[in-house]
Amino acid sequence: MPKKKIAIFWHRRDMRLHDNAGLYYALKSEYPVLPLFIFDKTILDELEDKRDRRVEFIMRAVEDMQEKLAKEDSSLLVRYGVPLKAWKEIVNEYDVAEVYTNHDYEPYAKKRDGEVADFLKKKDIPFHTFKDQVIFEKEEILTGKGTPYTVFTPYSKSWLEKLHGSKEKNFYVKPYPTEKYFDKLHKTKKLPIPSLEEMGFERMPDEEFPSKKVRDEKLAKYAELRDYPAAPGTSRLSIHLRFGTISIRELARQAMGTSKTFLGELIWRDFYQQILWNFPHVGEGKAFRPEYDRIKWRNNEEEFEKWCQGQTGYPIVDAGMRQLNETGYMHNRLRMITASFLVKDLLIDWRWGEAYFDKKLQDYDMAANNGGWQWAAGSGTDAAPYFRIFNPTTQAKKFDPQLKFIKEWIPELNELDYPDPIVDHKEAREHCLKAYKEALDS
Ligand SMILES: Cc1cc2nc3c(=O)[nH]c(=O)nc-3n(C[C@H](O)[C@H](O)[C@H](O)COP(=O)(O)OP(=O)(O)OC[C@H]3O[C@@H](n4cnc5c(N)ncnc54)[C@H](O)[C@@H]3O)c2cc1C
Repeated sequence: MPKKKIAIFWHRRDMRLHDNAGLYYALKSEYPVLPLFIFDKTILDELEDKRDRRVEFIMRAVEDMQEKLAKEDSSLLVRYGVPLKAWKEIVNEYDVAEVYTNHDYEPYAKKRDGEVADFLKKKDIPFHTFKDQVIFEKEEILTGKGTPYTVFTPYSKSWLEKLHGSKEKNFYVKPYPTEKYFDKLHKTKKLPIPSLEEMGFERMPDEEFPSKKVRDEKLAKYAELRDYPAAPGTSRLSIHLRFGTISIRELARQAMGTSKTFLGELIWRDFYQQILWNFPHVGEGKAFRPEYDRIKWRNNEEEFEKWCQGQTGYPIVDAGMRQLNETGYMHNRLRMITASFLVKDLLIDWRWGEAYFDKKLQDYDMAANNGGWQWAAGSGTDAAPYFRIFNPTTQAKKFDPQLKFIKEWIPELNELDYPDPIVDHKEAREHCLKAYKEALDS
């Protein structure tokens, strides 16, 4: 019997069936649609810790989609392997008429997609790609000169003008009603999902992830509370935004009705994605501003280890690092403080910190993480001038005045076994200013 022609929708950073741009267009094509997810061996092999929260999160998202698809008499096709090789197998097994997917802006993803597109082209299979994970992407928001913005404030102004300037109200945040077309899903029995153990990972059944929803009342207080790590003032949606288990359009609509400040954070997210797309060197270990690559870092390995373990003797820094190590999450204010401390007080290359966050953060995202680290180092777009150096003691007084957060993470704060500060902030500040000045003046 000839095989039935199908379209395939390839999920990557969009682990959901609802309000999904690429899936919507696939379902509107003339073919039945089989959704696909590939556990990418190239990425998984790089993860040292085989109890990885992100892999657990992805597996749960895969299982969730599988359940939903089963209710439609369909299934997710799940593969484990190197994507190009997986695609070669898939086109042998199925009569693939078309492939649909959503954009991914990281350098590795661009290369991967280029290779898959070339391969499919040779087979005469069209590869359709769509914007889904951001509101505005690539070159959609440009300066009057037609160049990408590198400063956030004017970018965000243009972003908002475009959002509100559409002819059709809320055009850019309109949902893609995929549910209407679920009858177009390819009918098949449930296809098997490779286990995490087969991929060399452990399941983490006790791991709890933040909710997919944030209440309007919380967003209404976001501007007031978001800077205080002891207050549950932020949305905790980062892991869902990272893996696309929620829709950015839906969240932006909610933000538009509740909190301008929160919407501003979603604009930062778009901003860094377009920076990574337009200036891919930032994702390849280079400073956005090349002159910052002349800095002579001290790179003391012992001090780096103390920073990683939350043993610097600066309570606000240590509390943040311990939160990260224990939970895979760190509050934004603390990401700023710990990053600044590593780079400015310890004069350790921001790339070391970037790599450590990459290992540990459950919401790790190359664009946002790199943007955050280069901001802290002063080497990035729109970074604070290098001579503005966070004082960890003042930061703690301001943002954790009752030591609530600090005491939660450092129970031994007032005991003898809590370490003395590994550097004197005042002296470290002077060293830092000297090293930066030498590099930038040379
Ligand atoms: C050094 C450093 C590293 C960072 N690394 C990451 C990372 O790997 N992944 C990541 O998602 N965010 C990163 N951030 C940004 C920010 O700290 C997190 O997005 C935020 O703490 C996540 O918690 P939340 O969901 O409660 O955020 P909320 O305050 O509720 O914000 C809502 C959403 O907006 C986005 N967002 C908020 N702040 C930023 C920002 N500065 N840049 C880009 N997007 C933002 C996130 O998607 C976040 O989930 C980093 C910041 C710094 C200073």
